[in-house]
Amino acid sequence: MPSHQLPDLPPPDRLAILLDFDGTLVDIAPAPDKVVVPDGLRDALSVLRVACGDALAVITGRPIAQIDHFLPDLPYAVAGEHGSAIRHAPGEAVDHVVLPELPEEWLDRAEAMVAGWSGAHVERKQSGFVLHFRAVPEAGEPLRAALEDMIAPRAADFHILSSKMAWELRPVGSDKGSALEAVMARPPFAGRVPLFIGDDVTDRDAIEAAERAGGIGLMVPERFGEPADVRAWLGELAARQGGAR
Ligand SMILES: O=P(O)(O)OC[C@H]1O[C@H](O[C@H]2O[C@H](CO)[C@@H](O)[C@H](O)[C@H]2O)[C@H](O)[C@@H](O)[C@@H]1O
Repeated sequence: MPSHQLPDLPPPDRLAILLDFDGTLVDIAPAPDKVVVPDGLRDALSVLRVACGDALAVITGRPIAQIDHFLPDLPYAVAGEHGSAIRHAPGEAVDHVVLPELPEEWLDRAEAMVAGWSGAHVERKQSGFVLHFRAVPEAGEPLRAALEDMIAPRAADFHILSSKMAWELRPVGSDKGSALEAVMARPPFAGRVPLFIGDDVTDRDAIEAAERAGGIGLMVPERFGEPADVRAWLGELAARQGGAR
């Protein structure tokens, strides 16, 4: 979608930019470690962070360490694992939300679930895990059924998030909406108008939180098209600012 059809933004000194990662900033790749970060994206984020007085954050389902790997020193704040881990400023300790503890034996059971499907794999996180089946789509429904059976006795504490060709098992208690609120509560974000961009079901919580805060929430498929369109728009925004970090 051409940028003139996107909403007008407040000036950069009143704006906070909060961005999802996979499917928003970078194209979906065959596996989580295979995503490619174009140089132009790094440059645009760097300029926008300066223009917004450091109020630039990534809110992702990934662990914070992976954002540090793919976007080193770029976002000022990072909320990882759907808001269960938040680093509010560069170099600061990570805040962890207290959540139901994942039963250790569930990881073994998850590994056993994917063992029957060549190409499926488990991505472990601090407070949950993801069953990826992009390489074996027919495993999707059986894996979901197995996960549902496993968590049924703990349905008040755990739920399954639908991701792109993946099921994520998460403890209840944080989401991208709570992450956005927590990030926006602290300087340099506090008092600014949040702009959040995301592409997936789990991003809707952050979109709603941004709108509740008087800000703007944009879904990539509906408002941009593809991550390349988001990158182009961020590039245009950055070009209008001039000057880099
Ligand atoms: O919140 P996000 O930043 O959008 O992260 C969501 C999940 O993204 C990753 O998985 C997805 O992207 C992979 C790379 O393109 C793709 O191979 C996979 O099929 C997708 O489901 C990541 O692995 C997860 O941990 C994130 O929760």
